[in-house]
Amino acid sequence: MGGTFDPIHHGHLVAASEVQARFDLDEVVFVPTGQPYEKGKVSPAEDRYLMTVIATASNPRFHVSRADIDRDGPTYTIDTLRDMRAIYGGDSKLFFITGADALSRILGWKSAMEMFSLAHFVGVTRPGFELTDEHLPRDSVTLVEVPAMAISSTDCRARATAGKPVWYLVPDGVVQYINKRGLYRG
Ligand SMILES: Nc1ncnc2c1ncn2[C@@H]1O[C@H](COP(=O)(O)OP(=O)(O)OP(=O)(O)O)[C@@H](O)[C@H]1O
Ligand SMILES: O=C(O)c1ccc[n+]([C@@H]2O[C@H](COP(=O)([O-])O)[C@@H](O)[C@H]2O)c1
Repeated sequence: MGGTFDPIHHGHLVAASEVQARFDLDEVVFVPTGQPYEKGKVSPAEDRYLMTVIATASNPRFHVSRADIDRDGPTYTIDTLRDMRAIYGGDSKLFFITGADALSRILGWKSAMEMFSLAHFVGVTRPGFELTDEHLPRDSVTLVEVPAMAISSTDCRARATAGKPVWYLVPDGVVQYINKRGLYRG
């Protein structure tokens, strides 16, 4: 599952858990973006990486990859998938989890058609967005309904900046990390 995770929240974690169970996946690898070229200014990659590690540490099937943050230049999923293929080998089956919002824009991503040959995409429901695969190649995507979590990183950041609580929107350790590092204080 790729994401900017600025910060990682329970919407990400619930989606990953549901997809892991649905496909009986050996692992879910969270891949924080290095330079998400479509987003504006984001928190330092090491902070986003560490929050992702903290949030996933208790789940033995969850892992975090530095592949995107250690690669120079803008982050493209085609590179993420090539790296994952190199690490996990040609026999492994790769899935790439995306929320409904990301899936709707996916044909605009770099080398989109090649991405579909490297992984099977899993589109998950997200409150406020329509989930559809009508625009995508047949059999390239499976749509999965996940428990509705009306949480976004944007809202978590805005709440933190305004001094409102983010408890229970993000894991406890992530709240503590945000406070310790003074993230999103504006
Ligand atoms: N609440 C959610 N439910 C399901 N999927 C989600 C949810 N939030 C994010 N995702 C998906 O997780 C992936 C990573 O998302 P990202 O890190 O950009 O979080 P975000 O909440 O969308 O961030 P931002 O508000 O900063 O844009 C994307 O595929 C996104 O669609
Ligand atoms: O490959 C691309 O062109 C591309 C464009 C936008 C987003 N992505 C990927 O989509 C995932 C979610 O991105 P984001 O920006 O919504 O956190 C993350 O893994 C990004 O690298 C990929």
